[in-house]
Amino acid sequence: MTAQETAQAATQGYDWTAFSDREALAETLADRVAETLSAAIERRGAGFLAVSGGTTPGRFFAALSSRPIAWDKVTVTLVDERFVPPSSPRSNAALVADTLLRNAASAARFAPLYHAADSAADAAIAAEAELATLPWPLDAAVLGMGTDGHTASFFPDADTLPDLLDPHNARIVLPVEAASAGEPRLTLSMPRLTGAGFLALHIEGAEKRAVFEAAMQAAIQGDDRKPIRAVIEASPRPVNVFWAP
Ligand SMILES: O=C1O[C@H](COP(=O)(O)O)[C@@H](O)[C@H](O)[C@H]1O
Repeated sequence: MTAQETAQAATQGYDWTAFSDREALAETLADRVAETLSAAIERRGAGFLAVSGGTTPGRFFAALSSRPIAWDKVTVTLVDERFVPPSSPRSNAALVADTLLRNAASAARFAPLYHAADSAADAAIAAEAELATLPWPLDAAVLGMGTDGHTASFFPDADTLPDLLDPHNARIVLPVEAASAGEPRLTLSMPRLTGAGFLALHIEGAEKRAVFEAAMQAAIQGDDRKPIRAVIEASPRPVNVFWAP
């Protein structure tokens, strides 16, 4: 039995679960996502998953990759992507290919956000056309968070932050220009993420716990909110926060 604490914080729109260690978190999150995808396949013949990149999800991806579900009926896409080709060490698609789409999960279909184009805006239009054909809504989406409170590629200093945080944005994929992002980005839109049947936030370490708690407790409204708080508040159901020290 994993030593974990679960705090119901429905008033703040999230369920907090703290794990004793990162391996226990990875195994439990992999079980939840696998169960969610299997139920979707049973219900509608398909499973649809969006995952984040960065440095946090590696253990989770490794655990999920071996879960014995009907991966040939699953489509995997990205919550967000750096505007770089898969050959780049910055590519979230490369991380997913190397750590998630192997073992049993190698049978899944992958739908990238990155497309070779003159700009992230042009790439977003290309991605929009491909992703429009996928079996929306997402059955599961797993968010990460930076220490600046960004999630997906909703960066606090993004040029178009109001559009990125718009819970009614009609787009599927949006380009992002933000000085702090390192490079132009591509991100799923707010309603596509909050429309997921199972929406999780996977964060690790004391610093990110403090950033999350401060974001949720801050006495501010509107676009001064940290983006992670905007997502929590836009979600029609409590976001499942998975944290380990
Ligand atoms: O740039 C990104 O940052 C976030 C957080 O990454 P982490 O390395 O702190 O886990 C990530 O969720 C997102 O997918 C990525 O593009």
